[in-house]
Amino acid sequence: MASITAKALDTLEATFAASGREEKVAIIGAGNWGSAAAMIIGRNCAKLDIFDDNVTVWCLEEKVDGGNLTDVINSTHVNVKYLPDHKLPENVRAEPDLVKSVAGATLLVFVLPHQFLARTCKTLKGHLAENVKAISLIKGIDFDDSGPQLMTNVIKRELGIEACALSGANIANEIAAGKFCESTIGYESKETGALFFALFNEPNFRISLVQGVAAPQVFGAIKNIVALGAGFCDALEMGNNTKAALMRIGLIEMYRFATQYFQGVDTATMVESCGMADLITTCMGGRNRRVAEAYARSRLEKGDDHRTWEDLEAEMLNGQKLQGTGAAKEVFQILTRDNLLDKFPFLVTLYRIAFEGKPIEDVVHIPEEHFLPSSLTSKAAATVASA
Ligand SMILES: NC(=O)C1=CN([C@@H]2O[C@H](COP(=O)(O)OP(=O)(O)OC[C@H]3O[C@@H](n4cnc5c(N)ncnc54)[C@H](O)[C@@H]3O)[C@@H](O)[C@H]2O)C=CC1
Ligand SMILES: O=C(CO)COP(=O)(O)O
Repeated sequence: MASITAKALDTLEATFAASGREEKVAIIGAGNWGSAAAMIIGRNCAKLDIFDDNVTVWCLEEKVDGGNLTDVINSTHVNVKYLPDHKLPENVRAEPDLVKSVAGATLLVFVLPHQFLARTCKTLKGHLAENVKAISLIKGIDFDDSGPQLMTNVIKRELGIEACALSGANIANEIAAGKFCESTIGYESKETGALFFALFNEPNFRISLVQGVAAPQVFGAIKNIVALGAGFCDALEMGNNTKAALMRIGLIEMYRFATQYFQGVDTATMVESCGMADLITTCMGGRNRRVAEAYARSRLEKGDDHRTWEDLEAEMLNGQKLQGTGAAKEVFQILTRDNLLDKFPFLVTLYRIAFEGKPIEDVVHIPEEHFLPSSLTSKAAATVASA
């Protein structure tokens, strides 16, 4: 783990001031987190010489109360649909045209529900300035024939640009309210990591830097599945000890999944904000947990007439998106393909409860190997199997 000292940040600013160069920022996505992130970015761009003051945020156009959402944002500085109780800084402007939103931009901040990233990048292809760098704030992973794909790889594949990843215990509404929290930026090149550190770090939004982009992204995607289990646990009113046990077991499978499919994931990153802390906040206060509780309660009360995930997402989230259900399906598919279901019993159980009608109560049917000392690496699974 590393951080940038105030002195190093001053030096970075002085270098930019001397060169007369400024980075121009475009944010791709104006949902709940996109809007809260725009508050931080807007403030830092107005404050630091490294950045052009003006920030553009691409906002998929939609109607609110008969008007265009972008017009409402630009006249009131409030994203009334996705972050209604907070004002965006006045140097942040919403733009409905995706290609226009990146005109002249040198730093791109991708903050979309993960299922929309690849197609959004395809539209941007051929419209970027030279030497653009990106950061992904997205919590999700894609899957193709070669296996799980990091969001940063999707950006690299589609646009040919370097991308960092920011992930952490970051419930957007709490950040918008200015409550203290931490986040983690994973980087490949130190210089780019330093630039994004400057763009995001604030006294109440403290950034730590880690080398490598895989761990923050994989943890961020898989904890959304574990949060479904936290919701099932709450519907069963099982209490805090049970939920803590499910989080611990979920953390182990998050780490296993990350090391199974990606290089350079080390255990230390699990205790960064993007690991354990994000898992905790999502399992206590996130949307995945909340909707999963409602889904499980509906099944417990109504049996076969229960509400669907799609109904509950639309009814409870007003346009915001669940990321855990899609991730649960995608992870299950890849584990099936790779014959690895036995190695991830908890994630598989969560999928089967969510999509195959397995009883909600099975959320606490944990296999023996998860209580053995070496379960982090799943060597325990092998020991049990060969006994
Ligand atoms: N909201 C939160 O507290 C946090 C969210 N995240 C992650 O950030 C990412 C973005 O989340 P939010 O900003 O909360 O979004 P959100 O959940 O509020 O989703 C709504 C956004 O999706 C956009 N959208 C809908 N259909 C689209 C399409 N076809 N193409 C492109 N965009 C479309 C909407 O315009 C809106 O901006 C997700 O991966 C999420 O897991 C990460 C940390 C915190
Ligand atoms: O990622 C989050 C907090 O860090 C938000 O999680 P949810 O999408 O479940 O609200």
